[in-house]
Amino acid sequence: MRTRVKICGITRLEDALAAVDSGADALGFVFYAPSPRFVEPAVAEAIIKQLPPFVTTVALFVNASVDQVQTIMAQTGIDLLQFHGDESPEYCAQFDRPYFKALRMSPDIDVVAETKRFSLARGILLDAYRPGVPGGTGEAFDWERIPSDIDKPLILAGGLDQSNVVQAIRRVKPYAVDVSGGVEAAKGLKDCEKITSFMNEVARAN
Ligand SMILES: O=C(O)c1ccccc1NCC(=O)[C@H](O)[C@H](O)COP(=O)(O)O
Repeated sequence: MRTRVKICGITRLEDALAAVDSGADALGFVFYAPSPRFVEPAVAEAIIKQLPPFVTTVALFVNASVDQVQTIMAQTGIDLLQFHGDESPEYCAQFDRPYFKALRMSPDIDVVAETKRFSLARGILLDAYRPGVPGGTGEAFDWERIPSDIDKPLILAGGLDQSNVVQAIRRVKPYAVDVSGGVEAAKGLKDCEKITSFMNEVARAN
């Protein structure tokens, strides 16, 4: 099966269209205010309205209030929710939208047990762990730590770029890969050439 691609941290229409033109399957919009990739909901709404069909849009939250999630869902019509903080299964499952849960690969995490906890999640995203930084670290983690018996679609994230994504796909065989920093000119500003190179490498691995 073809490895799908989510390009995260979209803040500009030109970057969204470049990602779509290059074949990205999903676009991520970060609604976590301290992130340099934070995008105002109104900007995300305007971008989403101008996307062609068959592109999945993802709203990314870190321990957001219920009201914030519901307000952004209503305003943007986003397709999927990504919870990247310490959210509980009950919190994640309360919204009228499918979600996937991000797990950061801390030294003591039990990925299989955590995956079972989020039984209603559409997928599990595994990301690098840096204390105090919820995501977008630009760092890869040891892919050997990924259990072979995860019973949900696996989205691999953390420090991916054109130089390591083929190795990542061949080693991990994830349902999808997720990239942010590896296709940027600066935080929050994507680089079209890096996007194209990354997608070409993914195609080479598929
Ligand atoms: O991207 C961010 O700035 C961010 C901030 C806080 C929580 C999550 C964040 N990003 C989540 C993602 O899905 C990123 O794509 C993922 O962490 C990988 O980022 P990178 O290592 O830069 O490719």
